[in-house]
Amino acid sequence: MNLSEIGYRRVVVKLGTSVLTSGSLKLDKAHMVELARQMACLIEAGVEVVLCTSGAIAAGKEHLDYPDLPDTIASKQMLAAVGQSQLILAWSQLFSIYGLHVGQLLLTQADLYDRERYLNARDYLNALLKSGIIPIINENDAVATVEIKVGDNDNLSARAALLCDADLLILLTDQKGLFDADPRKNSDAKLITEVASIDDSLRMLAGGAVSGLGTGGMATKLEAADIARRAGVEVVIASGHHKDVIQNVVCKKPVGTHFSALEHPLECRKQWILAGPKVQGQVILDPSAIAAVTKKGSNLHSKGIVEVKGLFERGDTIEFTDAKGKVHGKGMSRYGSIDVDKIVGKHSESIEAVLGYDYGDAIIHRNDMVVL
Ligand SMILES: Nc1ncnc2c1ncn2[C@@H]1O[C@H](COP(=O)(O)OP(=O)(O)O)[C@@H](O)[C@H]1O
Ligand SMILES: N[C@@H](CCC(=O)OP(=O)(O)O)C(=O)O
Repeated sequence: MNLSEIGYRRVVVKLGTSVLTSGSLKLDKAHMVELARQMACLIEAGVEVVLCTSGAIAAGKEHLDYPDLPDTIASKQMLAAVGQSQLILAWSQLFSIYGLHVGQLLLTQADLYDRERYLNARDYLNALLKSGIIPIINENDAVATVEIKVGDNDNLSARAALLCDADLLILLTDQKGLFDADPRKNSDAKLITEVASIDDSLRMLAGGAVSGLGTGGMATKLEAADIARRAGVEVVIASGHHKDVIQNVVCKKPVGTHFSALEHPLECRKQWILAGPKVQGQVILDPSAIAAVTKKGSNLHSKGIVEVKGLFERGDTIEFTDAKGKVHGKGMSRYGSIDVDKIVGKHSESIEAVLGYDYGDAIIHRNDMVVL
């Protein structure tokens, strides 16, 4: 590979279960060798690579000879605990062919949603890369319950891309990219090669996973692409079985669906607000407040709020929507929901009179806000 052709310095590669099993019920080791070779070539050419790998549950089923288990969280945790060690063993052996070492990072929501843990994860990810070790990331499925799960590795890989300040995220799957309809259901579906912005009409095209192997389908890949591109990371969704796919993507050859990054990416703290904390509640705004916040860069004030939903504390992340439920952004609330409920529609100047104290004029200050 010609190094001068590569326009990227740090790349996150996410491999879905569909790619790792080639649609079968077990890890396709022959194909994993091929993918390890492509990543090793990239590293040889001076690019830093972070691997986000699915496949633990599939590997667990294979290793235990497909046990007949109930479809419960406990079964998945057990399969993931067994399979993750098989998976990391396989990657470790495959990369050792090229003299490369790997380090395992198993993350849960808490590692990303708590600002301090987020910064810690960022530090050790960077430390591995600095030492020339390939970070291999998966969700810590063995300990993660529904409440503390990121849930899918598409979203996890986008967070990894933000954590390590990557400039490219490659999501490899069992389709050539994002189509204008699910190609499994519509044989006339056409590949979308370039996406300049992600809106509701595009989200409508992206369906869930139908194979029973993957989690989330194209919908979670679009969520991941949206988070990454807002943080200045380019994204490509492509087939993990396309010949030399990783090389082709990094050399900007036409392959899959390319999402360009925002020209003015969010600053670091706002990236964390976008990708980190779980949303705890919502405030519904009137049209003029929506316009002021999204178009004029105003703070979000109690005056423009018409309703509060959910129970949240001061400092929690909440979304703001219009009356139809469309989400226009999110941010950290300076007031808890019980307080906001009391000052809905009221002028900021009356906050102290109503509550007996105030934490400032804004419910969400624009410095703590991401407009979507
Ligand atoms: N618009 C679309 N374009 C491409 N694939 C789609 C679309 N909508 C839904 N899909 C489905 O998404 C699946 C890939 O997601 P998933 O099964 O989660 O794979 P992975 O294991 O790679 O994450 C495809 O097999 C396809 O059936
Ligand atoms: N963490 C799980 C995979 C979750 C997931 O998102 O799967 P996939 O849609 O195949 O990328 C595992 O290792 O089995």
